[in-house]
Amino acid sequence: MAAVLRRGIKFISFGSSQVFSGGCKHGKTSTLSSFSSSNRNSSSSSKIKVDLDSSTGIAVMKFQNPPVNSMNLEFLTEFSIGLEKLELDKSCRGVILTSAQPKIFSAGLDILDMYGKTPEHYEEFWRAVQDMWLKLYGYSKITIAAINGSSPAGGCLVSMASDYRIMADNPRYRIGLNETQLGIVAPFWFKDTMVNTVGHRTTELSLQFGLMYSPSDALKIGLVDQLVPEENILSTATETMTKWLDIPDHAREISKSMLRKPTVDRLLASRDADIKNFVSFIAKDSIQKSLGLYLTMLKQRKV
Ligand SMILES: CC/C=C\C/C=C\C/C=C\C=C\CC(=O)SCCNC(=O)CCNC(=O)[C@H](O)C(C)(C)COP(=O)(O)OP(=O)(O)OC[C@H]1O[C@@H](n2cnc3c(N)ncnc32)[C@H](O)[C@@H]1OP(=O)(O)O
Repeated sequence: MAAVLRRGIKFISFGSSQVFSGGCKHGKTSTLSSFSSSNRNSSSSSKIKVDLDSSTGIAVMKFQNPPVNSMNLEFLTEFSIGLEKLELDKSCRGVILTSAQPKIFSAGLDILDMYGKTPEHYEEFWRAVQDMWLKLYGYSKITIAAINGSSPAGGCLVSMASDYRIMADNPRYRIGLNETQLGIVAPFWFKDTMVNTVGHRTTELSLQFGLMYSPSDALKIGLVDQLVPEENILSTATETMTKWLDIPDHAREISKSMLRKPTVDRLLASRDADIKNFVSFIAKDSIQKSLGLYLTMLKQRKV
């Protein structure tokens, strides 16, 4: 995160309507806002819109990086900083992640950030990917992914790193870690996240084939927790969040940390080696050729 902050991207402002914020029973936070008639604080960085309702403690982060919410360096940086800001904000207790783009939750990492660039760029990019995952997977507050469209690779990672996944029940949508289809390899912490979500055997098949699942198949293997009609996705996510908010924060948070910290620690212990691995892997001629071919196929709508 320090690296993210050092990059000097400007902070998102949530406005100044919150004048008192204090803890109450069960670790819940109450917020009084006497100067503002509204309890909503909105902010829109260029790629993510954040809407925090301090009367409920629920924030919605809406990805808005057209056309497909691909996660480039700027998006990843804004995402990490936005999460950090909400984590520090006592009036926020849970975050819903969703997309402003029709039909797409996120197309995953921006392939153009991994193609034809310098080793220095790859290094900076991969550190930003790590920062985002470390922040989200180890997040102290509740996160619910409202997956309102397709969610390949990095998009699936973001979904799996959330505490609960609700997907729009549209048979045209797909979710999964499809890296091998691009000729690349999901790093160990993508793999760990999937193993923790769907188990070892399903991950073996998923990763090797680069499987993309329909919503109903994703539900069957436990990759998502619930399917809902598309138009209900945000209201369902909000209702679900309300149930999670009934649990005392400190107890939920310690339980989450107990389950996830070993996985987070594995990457923390080897961040530099992981970056070095990524840079040497992605810069290989054969890998660049594979990515070039995949990009051409994408442009020709053959993927
Ligand atoms: C030993 C190991 C050591 C270290 C680890 C090494 C390597 C690990 C490396 C990386 C891990 C990467 C994880 C990733 O996230 S890779 C990204 C994978 N993503 C995909 O495969 C998604 C591809 N996209 C699609 O399938 C579709 O675009 C779609 C379903 C998301 C949307 O379909 P649509 O029909 O609605 O839209 P399109 O016309 O296809 O796309 C519009 C536009 O956007 C461009 N685009 C799509 N996805 C991406 C992307 N991920 N990055 C960059 N650009 C993307 C697409 O080309 C179109 O562009 P044009 O309009 O034609 O210019």
